[in-house]
Amino acid sequence: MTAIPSEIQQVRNEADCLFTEAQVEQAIDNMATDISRDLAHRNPIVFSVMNGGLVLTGKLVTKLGFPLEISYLHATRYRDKTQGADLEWRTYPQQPLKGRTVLIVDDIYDEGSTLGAIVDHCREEGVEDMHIAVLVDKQHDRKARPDIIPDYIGLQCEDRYVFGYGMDYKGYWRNAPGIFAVKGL
Ligand SMILES: O=P(O)(O)OC[C@H]1O[C@H](OP(=O)(O)OP(=O)(O)O)[C@H](O)[C@@H]1O
Ligand SMILES: Nc1nc2[nH]cnc2c(=O)[nH]1
Repeated sequence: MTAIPSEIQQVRNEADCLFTEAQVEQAIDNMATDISRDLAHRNPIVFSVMNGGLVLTGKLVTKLGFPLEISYLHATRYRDKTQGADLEWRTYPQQPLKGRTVLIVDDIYDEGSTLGAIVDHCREEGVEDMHIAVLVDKQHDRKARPDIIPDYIGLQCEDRYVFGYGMDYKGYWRNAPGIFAVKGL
């Protein structure tokens, strides 16, 4: 067994809860209602942005009662750190995207470089109709791509480093049932 670093439990214990599980679940319900209204007849591919998009994607798709395909892509720029760096593509979408409707699902829209690169790639691949869903939109004036505005936003959060519902702290606590801000960050 590999020991859990003591910092990991301490961060969870000391974190501020920004949104409870009930509040997040309500936000996801609202997103599903809006997505269903817009995409029910569009035969979309739903792309989970790994790893952070995993929880929201799983929670959302069972609330979408219409035909869709589920897939994933993997782009990362924080890599277990709390500051972003260069974007690394680990897995591009594997299927033809020309003429398709696509729903990109991610946990957080922070500076926006990650979603910017994904949107650019999807456009290059010929996506006809692109939609973006994020659980959290972090409020600050450092957006790298102000041209990108997610179509579906669950919650607005303050400018702090957050974890839970897919979002990690150094690789941990993506499973935390709520949205929490790290003490001091
Ligand atoms: O808006 P940005 O400033 O670009 O940051 C948002 C991205 O950062 C996180 O991914 P991360 O690189 O931490 O990888 P992960 O999904 O594995 O957590 C998150 O899941 C978003 O994809
Ligand atoms: N876990 C986590 N990932 C991020 N990626 C960009 N911002 C954040 C954040 O606040 N928390």
